[in-house]
Amino acid sequence: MRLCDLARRASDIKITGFAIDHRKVVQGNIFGAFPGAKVNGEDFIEGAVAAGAIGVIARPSVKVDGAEHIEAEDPRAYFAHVAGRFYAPYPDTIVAVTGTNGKTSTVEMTRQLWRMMGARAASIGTLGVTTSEDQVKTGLTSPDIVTFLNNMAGLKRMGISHVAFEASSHGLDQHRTSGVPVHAAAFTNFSRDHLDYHETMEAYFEAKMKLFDERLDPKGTAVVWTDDDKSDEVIARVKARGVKLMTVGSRGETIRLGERRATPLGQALSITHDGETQLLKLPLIGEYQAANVLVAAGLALASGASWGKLFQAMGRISPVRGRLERAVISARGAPVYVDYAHTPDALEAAIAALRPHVEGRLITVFGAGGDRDAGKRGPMGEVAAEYSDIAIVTDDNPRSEDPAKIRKAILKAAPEAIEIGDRREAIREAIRMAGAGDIVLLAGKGHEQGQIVGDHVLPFDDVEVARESAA
Ligand SMILES: CC(=O)N[C@H]1[C@@H](OP(=O)(O)OP(=O)(O)OC[C@H]2O[C@@H](n3ccc(=O)[nH]c3=O)[C@H](O)[C@@H]2O)O[C@H](CO)[C@@H](O)[C@@H]1O[C@H](C)C(=O)N[C@@H](C)C(=O)N[C@H](CCC(=O)O)C(=O)O
Ligand SMILES: Nc1ncnc2c1ncn2[C@@H]1O[C@H](COP(=O)(O)OP(=O)(O)OP(=O)(O)O)[C@@H](O)[C@H]1O
Ligand SMILES: N[C@H](CCC[C@H](N)C(=O)O)C(=O)O
Ligand SMILES: [Mg+2]
Repeated sequence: MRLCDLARRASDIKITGFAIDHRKVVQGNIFGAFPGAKVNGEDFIEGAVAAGAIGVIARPSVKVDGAEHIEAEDPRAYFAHVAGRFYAPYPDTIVAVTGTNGKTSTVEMTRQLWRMMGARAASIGTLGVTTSEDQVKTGLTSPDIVTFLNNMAGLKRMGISHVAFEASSHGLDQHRTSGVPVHAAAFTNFSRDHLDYHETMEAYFEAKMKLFDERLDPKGTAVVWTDDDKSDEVIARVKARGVKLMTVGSRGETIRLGERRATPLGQALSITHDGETQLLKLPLIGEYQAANVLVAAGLALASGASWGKLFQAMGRISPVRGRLERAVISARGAPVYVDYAHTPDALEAAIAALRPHVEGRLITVFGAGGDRDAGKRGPMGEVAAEYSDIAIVTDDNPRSEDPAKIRKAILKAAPEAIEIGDRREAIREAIRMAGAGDIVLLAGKGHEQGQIVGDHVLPFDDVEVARESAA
């Protein structure tokens, strides 16, 4: 790609790459200057040009000296569009998942289903970039646009044909996952989270809907879970745009979920596809995991899978790291589960998943993240107090905030809960309290490997701590 291809200028200087951080610019790059949440990228244009940027994608009002000013009203969108062309080609089949909860699980399950059906598949999301051979962590659910496009192009070069990626609301809003064709897009559910960023539930929902309204290929397919309060609204929008629709759930027309029965090691689902009803035995517990498997199956169908093979594959799905993962059974016989529930709705879903398996008491250990939506703290406390027998409030990534203040906000809504700030101590105490017939749920950190305190990440793994405490 030459500068003239991009900016309708005479210059045929070759573009060497794209950067959105001036510290990463090398000679011949195009720099994207975006006003951000912390700083204004437009302030770094001079630095980017000094480092060798030959073009700058920026708002028309901005001053650019020493490089082509490629004007754009929405510089993030335009940057993604042209960088998307530069880094192509990409894997042949790309699908995306959005929703408040269940994105990571669904992309990972989609990857597994494709792999079991013989495709070379990958997933991109909170767990990083996952293939059959490897997992590379990226730090964020949706890293920046340049990393995203590089990852997609790299997967293509590795021979990967199918990729499922997680479309977070931040990522959609900031075009961090734009620039690649999206052949199918799924909606899992919608509930409170991230209002620190989006401010209102309406704005949060609109950010998610960008996936269906703008990002999904006009010839693509939307896969919508039917059992959420927002499902009908999503379906109406998809129909209004005129893209192909597949619905999945108890009201699903593509995959209908009938009766669901918990079994000792998982669950049995009655599911109907194309007029035929079959019993699917899933090796995973919890209603929410069934929902995610079925949405993943919808994505697999939307990308051309045959039902027979897909049905076989669903029965062999493996657990997703940190999602209702059984870490250990304590010396006194209580199973300890680790789950990534960090919203009120997720906490309710995780507790509901375990409830049928509890004979005695359900002991929930949880906290809420610092520098994240403070309004979810009370509702998380309420849910934990109402549905658990014992709730222990502890720390979960306080970041720059005072952890005692976060706990206080939760405890205000859960006055009966026990407060133990130190997460290791809290886990030990929960396991010490639990006897045979009880279940311990450690919620909020899932797969995470650290506790973020201030600017430091202290090594911490709920599964590991559970194992050392259970001995
Ligand atoms: C609030 C938010 O979403 N911030 C993200 C966003 O940053 P931003 O664009 O606002 O960046 P900024 O720091 O204000 O800087 C503005 C611009 O100046 C540039 N810059 C900055 C400094 C400099 O010296 N030179 C320079 O050029 C930056 O590269 C940027 O383009 O875009 C960056 C990548 O493009 C992200 O790293 C960053 O994530 C921060 C670290 C973060 O904590 N994000 C969380 C809230 C997040 O995004 N989470 C979601 C959702 C999780 C989920 O529900 O699954 C996720 O997708 O991970
Ligand atoms: N379909 C679902 N319905 C309700 N809750 C769910 C669902 N799927 C997952 N959860 C809950 O949300 C937690 C996180 O799941 P997962 O990591 O798949 O979601 P996510 O949308 O990727 O989350 P994040 O916003 O952190 O990226 C799970 O551990 C579980 O407690
Ligand atoms: N993607 C979510 C993860 C939250 C995980 C929880 N452990 C926390 O730190 O709040 C976020 O960035 O809000
Ligand atoms: Mg995720």
